[in-house]
Amino acid sequence: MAIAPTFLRTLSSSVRIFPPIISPLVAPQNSVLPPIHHRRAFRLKGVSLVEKRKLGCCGVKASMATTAAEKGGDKKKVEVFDTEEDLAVSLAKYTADLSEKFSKERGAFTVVLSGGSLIKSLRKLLEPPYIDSIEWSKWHVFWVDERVVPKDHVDSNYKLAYDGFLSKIPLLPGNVYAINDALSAEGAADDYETCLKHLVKINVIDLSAASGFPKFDLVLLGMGPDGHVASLFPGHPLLKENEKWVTFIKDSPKPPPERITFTFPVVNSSAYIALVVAGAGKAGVVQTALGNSQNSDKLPVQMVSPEGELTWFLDKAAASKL
Ligand SMILES: O=C(O)[C@H](O)[C@@H](O)[C@H](O)[C@H](O)COP(=O)(O)O
Repeated sequence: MAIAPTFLRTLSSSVRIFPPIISPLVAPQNSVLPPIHHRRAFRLKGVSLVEKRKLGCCGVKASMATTAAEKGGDKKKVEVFDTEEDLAVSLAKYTADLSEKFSKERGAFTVVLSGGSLIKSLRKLLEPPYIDSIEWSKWHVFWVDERVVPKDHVDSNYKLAYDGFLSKIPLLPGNVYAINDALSAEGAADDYETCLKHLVKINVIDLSAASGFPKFDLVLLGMGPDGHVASLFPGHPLLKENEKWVTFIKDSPKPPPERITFTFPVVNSSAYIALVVAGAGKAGVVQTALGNSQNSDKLPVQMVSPEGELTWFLDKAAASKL
């Protein structure tokens, strides 16, 4: 993998924007999306099914339950797909629609990535029609969390996203905001927060009038089998951080131990959050998060409650205990 060793431009003495990632389009122009399998109606216990919606250009349908969250009156949608393939098709349409909306409204689309299997679930964006129709030049790409390792290290979330997604789309130079991996965890978190502050100042990132924290257009979150999101782990004091935008952890229970992460106030100031969860290994925690059981200590995933809209994208296996 070729990762340019130099930074493209320097915003301040400490803030660096990672190099341009411009590569040729890779998707064949005339390829067709694979056939979509049937899906069955699905009702979540304790959640009224109020809407069935046709999704996508490809005839994808999903059962979707919409419910008002218990507190705050915010909207939470849960979509369950027969297969992860169907989930990926729907996630691509959802992302493309938001890209169009924010590109028109704001002239920019700020997208926050996680690590893990999420990157693979974005693969349909690399195919027609999206590879051709999305205004990639409007995209600004961030990470909700990053492991403090070199960018070409196998553990790097940047490398994962670059290899599987970013290297295959024509983003503009300077619009991919990776951490400064030459710094300590603490230094990298400060550096990233300084970068976000600058981008808020120049109106690339929106600011939430309600919270005073940055308001990203779309945060794409994965979830660990323990219920962690970003690098916010169950029972960790960082769950309570309410001042910093970006912080660091040196004792992550999931290796590697040193990471930086957005804090909950930032995650929850977002306009849209997609929680993308697939596989039977996540069914227990999905049940805890979305079922009727009352757990006294909230899991991190249960603390996700955006200013805007939260949509769960589940495959049948992840939803099997609901
Ligand atoms: O840096 C990380 O460790 C990841 O960002 C992590 O938070 C990931 O998103 C979840 O663990 C879900 O990962 P999977 O989808 O691969 O289970």
